Amino acid sequence: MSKIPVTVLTGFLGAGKTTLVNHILTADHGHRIAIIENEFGEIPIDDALVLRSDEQFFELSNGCCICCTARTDLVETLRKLVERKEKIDRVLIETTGLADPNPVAQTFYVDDEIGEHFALDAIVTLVDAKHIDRHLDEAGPDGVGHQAVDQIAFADRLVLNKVDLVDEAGVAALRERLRGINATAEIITSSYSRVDLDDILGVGAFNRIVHPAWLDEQEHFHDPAVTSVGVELAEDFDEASLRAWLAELTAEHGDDLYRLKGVVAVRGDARRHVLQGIHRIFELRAADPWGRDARGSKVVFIGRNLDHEMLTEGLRACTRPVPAEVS
Ligand SMILES: Nc1nc2c(ncn2[C@@H]2O[C@H](COP(=O)(O)OP(=O)(O)OP(=O)(O)O)[C@@H](O)[C@H]2O)c(=O)[nH]1
Repeated sequence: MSKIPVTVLTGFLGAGKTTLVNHILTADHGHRIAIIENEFGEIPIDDALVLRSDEQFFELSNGCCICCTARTDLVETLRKLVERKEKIDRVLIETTGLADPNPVAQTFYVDDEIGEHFALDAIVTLVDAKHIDRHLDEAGPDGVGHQAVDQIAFADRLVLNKVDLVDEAGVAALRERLRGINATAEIITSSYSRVDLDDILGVGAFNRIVHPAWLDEQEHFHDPAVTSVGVELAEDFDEASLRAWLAELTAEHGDDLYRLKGVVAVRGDARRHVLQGIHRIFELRAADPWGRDARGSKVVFIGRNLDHEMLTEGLRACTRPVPAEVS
């Protein structure tokens, strides 16, 4: 059974999330999308959104199947979606007021029943082209913990919205600035969040590396708050060694490690392995065979206070087997 892809939508206040949801609700896109507004109870949702109904689920004429809120329990809402007879192509979770996608991402990894039916597809962050400079400047020189910086950093895809309010040179400068915070996410632009839905749904970020040129982008990094470290290795990994190191790394540095992505070669296995992580969750999964492509591993870490040498050397050590316990 193929899993239903889930997109997590984030973005700073006023970036255009509601506008995007309304675009999905009204556009003639042919997808059956369930939209979930997820809220972890800290900040009340502004319910200007059309979705007021006694019924939790209802269907619109363009095929959208709406599930308006999952304020208390995302898992419960997803279960109800599974129970419904109508087929759903995609799920979009709008994480209003949420700086950290970890709790949402976790749902798809730690709950077996949910993981059986749904698979995280991508984290999409909307950016307000008119105001983002100000938000980023407000973050101060270290920007640590600042929501606007964080949301850009952990995105798989960035939608630079409101480009109607900025001139061409401004858009180019913003692209550069976004690149400085997130080297791997593809950046698309929009006005009134009118994006081609194929650009934000079905991105497949959790199945593969989205931005193949990520290594070339490394030198663009200049934001002191969030950096990225890219490591390329020709030698195969020892799987047990890699898993053990990643478990330790994510346990110890999970708060600072926003994203971890990679395609890696595992010794004795003809398949490419995909590595994905968000904070303390990581996943290493076999994918398609290398075939004629040269084997080789590329891993990128995105986060705060990243220790380039520790990460590079740590990864390199995982090409050797875990040392046997000396008893
Ligand atoms: N000029 C312009 N205005 C936009 C664009 N996109 C959205 N807006 C306006 O910006 C305001 C905020 O948009 P919303 O979609 O409510 O933003 P949001 O991210 O849902 O905001 P919060 O719910 O506060 O987080 C609204 O008045 C929109 O009409 C755009 O591309 N250009």
